[in-house]
Amino acid sequence: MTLHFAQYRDLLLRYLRPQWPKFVLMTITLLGSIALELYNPQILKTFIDTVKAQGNLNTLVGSAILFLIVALGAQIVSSAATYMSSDVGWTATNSMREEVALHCIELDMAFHKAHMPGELLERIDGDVGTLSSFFSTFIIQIVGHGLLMLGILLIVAFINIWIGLALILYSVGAFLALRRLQSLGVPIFVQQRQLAADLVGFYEEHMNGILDVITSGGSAYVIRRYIDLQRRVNSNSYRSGFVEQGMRIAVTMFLVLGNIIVVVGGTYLLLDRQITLGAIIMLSNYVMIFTNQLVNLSFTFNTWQLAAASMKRIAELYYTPSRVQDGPGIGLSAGEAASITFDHVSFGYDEGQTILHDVTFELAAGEILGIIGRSGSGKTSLTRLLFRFYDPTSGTIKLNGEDIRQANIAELRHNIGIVTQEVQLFNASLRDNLTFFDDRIPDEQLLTFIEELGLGDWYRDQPAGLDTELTAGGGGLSAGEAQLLALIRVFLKNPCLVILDEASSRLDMATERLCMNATTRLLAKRTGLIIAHRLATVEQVDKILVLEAGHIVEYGPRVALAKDPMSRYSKLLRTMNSEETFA
Ligand SMILES: Nc1ncnc2c1ncn2[C@@H]1O[C@H](COP(=O)(O)OP(=O)(O)OP(=O)(O)O)[C@@H](O)[C@H]1O
Repeated sequence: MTLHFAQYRDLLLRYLRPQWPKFVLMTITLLGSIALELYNPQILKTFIDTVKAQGNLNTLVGSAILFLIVALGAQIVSSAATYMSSDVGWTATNSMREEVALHCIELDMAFHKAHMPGELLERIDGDVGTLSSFFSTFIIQIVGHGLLMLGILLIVAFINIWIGLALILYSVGAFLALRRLQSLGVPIFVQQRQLAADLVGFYEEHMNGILDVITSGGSAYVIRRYIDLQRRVNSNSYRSGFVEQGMRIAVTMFLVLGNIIVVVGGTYLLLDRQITLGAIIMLSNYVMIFTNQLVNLSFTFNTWQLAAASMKRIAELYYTPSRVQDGPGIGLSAGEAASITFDHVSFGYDEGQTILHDVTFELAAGEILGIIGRSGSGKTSLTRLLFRFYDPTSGTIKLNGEDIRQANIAELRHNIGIVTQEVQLFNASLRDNLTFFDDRIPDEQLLTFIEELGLGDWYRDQPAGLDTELTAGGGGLSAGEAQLLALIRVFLKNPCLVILDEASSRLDMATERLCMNATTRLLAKRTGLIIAHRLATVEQVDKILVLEAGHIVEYGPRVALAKDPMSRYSKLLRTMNSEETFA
């Protein structure tokens, strides 16, 4: 993605602008510390010239004390400026982190399919972290040290224009050389961050599927890929190391050159009686501070490079538009059943691919549709479109007669409840697992829903009630119990539409009965879509839809289809046991 300078600027200003009062305070402190640093060598000059002229002892002691006070003051004020700069940097980047993370979550599923969570984590946490350490030093390094160097140049030029001019030439040369080295480094550092993100993505992907990798005998292949990736990371680190080293050598050379300018120029002027010995010491002091600033800049070179690379990648992420755009809203009311219309809907995950072909059906508010089809026929894809994880390639989906492209995505998703085969559990209490950590939901409400769903007895078996600790991945809970939990979650949401992706494996009898009861209550007065893996699941539904390779091959009222001996549904009823799972 090609971004313009204005986009980077706008992105930075968006987060830095609210910090302006702190920024003003920091600028004042920074200017104060620069003034003190510039003033100190002047005191040194007075001191040395007074010694040389065998001047007054009181003047000497006064100068020495003033020197100490100014040096100490400069350190204190400079520390305060550094603290404020860090504060500005961290506050700004924390808001950035929050917004970029939210933006990522709201991006469409096609984006998430192309980017592993580990990679996004590296961008949101790693890149924003790099940027915040950059901000913390940026103002101090660039503005502070830059102004200090400028002040020194002006003072030196005022003392002697030729030494001043030589110092200007020297700093221009140094600046150009630094720029050149920087431009050599940027692509290497961009690649370094990308490789780091790839590595995190790789870990994440393979750790998630570790059991499959081991059982399928893929360990050697994974290790080979890992070594290859690590080899690329290492070779890139060598290259960035070379650039950094080159930078340090260049800076040391500039340091020597700066001193040569002062020593040669100063000695000539001293012999010509144009300046005093104190002035030479002062000049040498200024050049030392000047070159120290250059060294400081070189030490933060790496941070600069990484920050430039991070900024580029954050901006790319930030400006990535979601393919699914928010609409003004379609006025869905919580808990009020909504009608569903699929009007000639076609869809594919990738360009040129069609998973759903011209799907058309209607479901009145409060009706329940059972979707039957072999694995891979497109049942899940169909429900994903309702959530607007993707938009159809062609055709329209309507809720209550309104195109869901006009829906506000948060409103839409809040009004659709789903229970999938895989229930996501967190390392947290039963309460937090039910409320998704929303502590505004009172316990009484949870308990009422649990009773209403007929799960009171199950709940009373939980050792610490709502405080019972669950573990991520469902450790300690049976598949059926996890399903129950998901049903309570949906009940809490009070949606207009409920999607149930039935578990393909059988639950134990008792839990299954609990699930069935809870499901019946959940679907009462709501519109429902049930993805069925067994005929038993659709025995009570109003309509049946049979999908085959993304095509609707049958659709109609269940009772009518069951009566029609030619229908696929009735053939299935004749040929399959109601508990048998579809292939
Ligand atoms: N995220 C995805 N990206 C690309 N292709 C996908 C994606 N998800 C599913 N598919 C493909 O779309 C087709 C339909 O898959 P879908 O999951 O909708 O079928 P399904 O009927 O729900 O299957 P199952 O009963 O096994 O869950 C399959 O060919 C599948 O490989």
